[in-house]
Amino acid sequence: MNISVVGTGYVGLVTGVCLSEIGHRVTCIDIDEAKVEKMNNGISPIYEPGLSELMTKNIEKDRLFFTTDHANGFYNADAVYIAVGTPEKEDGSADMKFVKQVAIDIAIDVSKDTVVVTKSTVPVGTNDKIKEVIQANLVNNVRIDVVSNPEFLKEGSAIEDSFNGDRIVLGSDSEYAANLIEEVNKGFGVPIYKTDIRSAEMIKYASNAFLATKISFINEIANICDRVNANVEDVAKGMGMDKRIGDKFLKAGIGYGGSCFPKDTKALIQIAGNVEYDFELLKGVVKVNQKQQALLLDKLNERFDSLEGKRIAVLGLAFKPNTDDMREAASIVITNNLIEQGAEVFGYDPIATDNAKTLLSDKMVYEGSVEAAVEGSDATLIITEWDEIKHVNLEVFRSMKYPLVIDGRNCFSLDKMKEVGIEYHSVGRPTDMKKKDYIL
Ligand SMILES: NC(=O)C1=CN([C@@H]2O[C@H](COP(=O)(O)OP(=O)(O)OC[C@H]3O[C@@H](n4cnc5c(N)ncnc54)[C@H](O)[C@@H]3O)[C@@H](O)[C@H]2O)C=CC1
Ligand SMILES: O=C(O)[C@H]1O[C@H](OP(=O)(O)OP(=O)(O)OC[C@H]2O[C@@H](n3ccc(=O)[nH]c3=O)[C@H](O)[C@@H]2O)[C@H](O)[C@@H](O)[C@@H]1O
Repeated sequence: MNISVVGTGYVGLVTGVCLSEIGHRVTCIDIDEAKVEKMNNGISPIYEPGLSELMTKNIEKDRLFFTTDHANGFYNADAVYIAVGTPEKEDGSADMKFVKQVAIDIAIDVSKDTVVVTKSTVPVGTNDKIKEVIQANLVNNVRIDVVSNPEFLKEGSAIEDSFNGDRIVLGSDSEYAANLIEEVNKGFGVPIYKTDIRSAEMIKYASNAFLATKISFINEIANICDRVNANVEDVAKGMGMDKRIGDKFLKAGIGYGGSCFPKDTKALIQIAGNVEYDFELLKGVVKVNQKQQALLLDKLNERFDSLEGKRIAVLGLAFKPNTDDMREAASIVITNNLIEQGAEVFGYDPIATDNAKTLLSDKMVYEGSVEAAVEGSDATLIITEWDEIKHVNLEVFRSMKYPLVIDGRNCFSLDKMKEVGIEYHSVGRPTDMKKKDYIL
């Protein structure tokens, strides 16, 4: 089929590339000229494992195209996918300005009957509004149907998730449209769940909110484990063996970041608030997460009287491994605070440094390796569990002024750190090391 995808961010580009991989002829549209130029030259504007290869392959097969021109991009499209951003507004609600603009673009430039498919995460009721805006501005006499098709991919494994997802959700009030988009998706071989539009929109928010709740829950348990000498990893494993609980998303750490959990939890609180419902549980989840992002700072401040002039190494800046995405990364809160306290901060990330430079303080110093960041520092903080960081030779910490590692992602075994003689603090895993055990 002929498909247009509007927006080529993490979701739009991955969607476009994967739809072309299963045989569709896909045109991706973006208003960002620099991005489109890059993609036309076969270069992915984002870091996502496997994406570049699949992109090049389908460009060469003549079934993947990029343009800034909406009319050209929509030409002959059986379906137009909306995959633009829905960022957080100041009050926490989702900003629909990009989605609304795309609805107007569609109304003006679509020239044949089209099914509009919303991939962007949008508040309940938005797809009905999208249809209204398109109908109200429609230039040509064509039929428009809408399908809510929320996206569940994770950054860092987006391609893998697209081909091996647990479900594809399609919400529509048009049987014809739902069937057409079901047909479009058949090639993924992923179970398809069809429902009404509003339930599909809610499935997306409810899923993200539930996953965020699991994370805040295990982080609260970790904080208690710290105080009662239990090990949260063993606790999570024991809990996860119960199939009703499941073993995923029970990794304690310094909270969730990224472009979605923080904004989608707040948006759902707003969605509930708009119908006079106080979503108390989710408010707690958000509050716990804010507290958790500051955990390493609390541990560091307990350890030093003052951070003035201290050299602190920060390993990992992205919000999670295998992505260059820095949106809502814990590193933002942590490095800003360290710098405010007068510390000199030396950061290292294998991939996200360029994006970090646009978001973090000008006072940050960026190093090209773990070794360079750590050498001569008073403390090392671990923020992102990149494989390269998890598998670093522990001897590297001996090049610090004093080997103190505060790990927000539980990267190392307590026994190993003890064996090497490193003062090691992690999350929810108390250590029995005494001062004499450390290398001084
Ligand atoms: N990033 C993720 O992992 C996931 C994101 N989502 C949701 O998907 C949506 C998109 O998210 P991202 O891909 O992260 O966004 P993004 O911010 O990375 O990309 C959005 C793209 O849309 C383009 N754009 C904006 N207005 C446009 C217009 N009128 N015409 C053409 N292009 C336009 C922008 O230039 C940008 O390249 C959001 O609603 C998000 O909540 C859902 C699941 C996963
Ligand atoms: O709507 C979205 O944008 C996406 O949001 C998340 O995907 P993503 O944000 O890419 O990454 P996750 O792997 O879910 O991690 C999110 C955050 O939670 C943290 N996390 C995750 C899992 C865990 O057990 N513990 C934990 O602290 C990660 O470090 C990261 O900061 C969801 O997992 C996707 O299903 C969803 O499509």
